Amino acid sequence: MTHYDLAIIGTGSGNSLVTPDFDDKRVAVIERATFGGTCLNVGCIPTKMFVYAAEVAETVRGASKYGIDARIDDVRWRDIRDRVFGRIDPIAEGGRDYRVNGPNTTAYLGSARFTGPHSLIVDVAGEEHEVTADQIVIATGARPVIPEVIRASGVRYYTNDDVMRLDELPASMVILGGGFIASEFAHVFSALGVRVSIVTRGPAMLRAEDETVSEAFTREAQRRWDVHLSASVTGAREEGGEVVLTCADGEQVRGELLLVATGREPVSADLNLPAAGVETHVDGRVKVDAYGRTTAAGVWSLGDASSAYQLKHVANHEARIVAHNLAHPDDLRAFDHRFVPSAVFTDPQIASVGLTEREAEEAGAKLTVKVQYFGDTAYGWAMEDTSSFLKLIADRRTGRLLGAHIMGPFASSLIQPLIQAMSFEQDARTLARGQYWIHPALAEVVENALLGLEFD
Ligand SMILES: Cc1cc2nc3c(=O)[nH]c(=O)nc-3n(C[C@H](O)[C@H](O)[C@H](O)COP(=O)(O)OP(=O)(O)OC[C@H]3O[C@@H](n4cnc5c(N)ncnc54)[C@H](O)[C@@H]3O)c2cc1C
Ligand SMILES: NC(=O)c1ccc[n+]([C@@H]2O[C@H](COP(=O)([O-])OP(=O)(O)OC[C@H]3O[C@@H](n4cnc5c(N)ncnc54)[C@H](O)[C@@H]3O)[C@@H](O)[C@H]2O)c1
Repeated sequence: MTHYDLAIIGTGSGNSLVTPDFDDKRVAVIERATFGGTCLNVGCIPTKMFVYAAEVAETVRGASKYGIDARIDDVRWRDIRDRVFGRIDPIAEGGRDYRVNGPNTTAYLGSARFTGPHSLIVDVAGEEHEVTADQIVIATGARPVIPEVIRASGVRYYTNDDVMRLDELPASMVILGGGFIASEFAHVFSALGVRVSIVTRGPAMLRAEDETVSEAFTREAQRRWDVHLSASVTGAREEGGEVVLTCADGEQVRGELLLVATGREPVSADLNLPAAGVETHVDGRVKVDAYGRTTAAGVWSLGDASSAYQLKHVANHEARIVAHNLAHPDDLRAFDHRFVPSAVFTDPQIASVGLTEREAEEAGAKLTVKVQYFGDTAYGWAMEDTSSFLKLIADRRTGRLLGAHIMGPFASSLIQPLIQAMSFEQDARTLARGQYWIHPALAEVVENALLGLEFD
């Protein structure tokens, strides 16, 4: 048995907990898969590198409307893939080596489970190591949910874990799900020439977004992809080199490859949490308080394992808070989840922060709402944009911004001044008139939306 001051399970955001506060302490870092976790290896970073290549392809395709004739001669999928993983894989390996050889860290490259509130068994290639620690952090992330109908059918399916490493692009692909992952991969693969079908059980794509965005994006998706909404898959089979999904209404949707993107569940069930007295919510998330403490003293959790937000910037924030709290038990800091933004890197890009219009109505606020089209600003003319917009929702009595929702190019960057305004409680009127907005930058979309709000 080896005792540590701190044991961390999971090397995604968990890896960043080893701050200088632990320089003179003994730390165990435990990882059963690729070092660095989801974001680095199979999530945010590789997907956005593929998205960038997809956008280059779409730019070429759309060039003629600006008087530039161009065409795509070839899509070198293996080169695109190898550019991505040629950059990422060495980072994961370097991170692992640093922890294996680090001065005060011991890396266990195996799977951990609790045997008590301060004790773990780590299975490293069949060899069991007993690890005890004063403090333990559960940073085990989330994994894809595979619907039973797919699992039971025995068909070959892909998830975000393996679809980016294909050797060849398929001619066609069926994506099950209509959320973040489905929307991003539909964009990537269709831009690179794959015929994409989407099968989702919801009546619209990206249903958690504000209705105006969800409806507009669903229309765009239907224009580009073969989209099946409100679909209930009752069977799956392989036939003639394709996967065929059967829906409850009898419809059959087929493609050379099936990608499952039906949500991600927290990784908690296989940790033997009851042995430690760590409780979970019904959806499997580890229960934590505002400081990241679980229901067991000395056991903490952060990121996708426990958070209501499966987003890397949230996991990073929670890791910073927990890192502080581990070292400063008498000066605890709380998570700040007031204004959590998100972006979907699909086409068109989507970004949002704060309440949807429906949520703001339900909260009882007296609203002012402005939908500002990119096409009504000078930069929007330059882009020949006809569909992109920013929807702002504010309290007409207080001037406070309640929500911002964007669908269009650069949405994920354009939204940042609005996140800032909400976080620092700036009045929408001050934000509009209390500073210069560069003319004729795309940010004039934000300025004009703010100027279009009406206050009492
Ligand atoms: C395809 C995709 C794209 C995404 N894109 C974005 C994006 O653009 N922006 C964004 O903000 N978010 C994005 N996300 C979400 C983001 O990746 C996650 O929110 C974030 O990575 C979660 O970090 P984490 O540290 O909580 O967990 P993870 O990074 O998943 O780390 C958990 C680690 O724990 C290890 N582990 C689990 N159980 C055990 C055990 N018992 N023993 C040892 N090790 C264990 C796992 O192997 C894993 O390495 C994306 C996710 C996916 C899947
Ligand atoms: N850009 C980003 O920040 C980014 C990108 C990718 C993933 N993520 C994170 O990862 C999480 C997981 O992504 P996701 O797309 O898997 O989940 P999601 O919750 O965004 O979407 C799941 C989709 O699957 C559908 N679905 C669920 N069960 C189904 C079934 N049995 N049959 C058909 N459709 C079904 C749902 O209706 C929904 O459309 C996201 O919620 C997000 O937090 C973030």
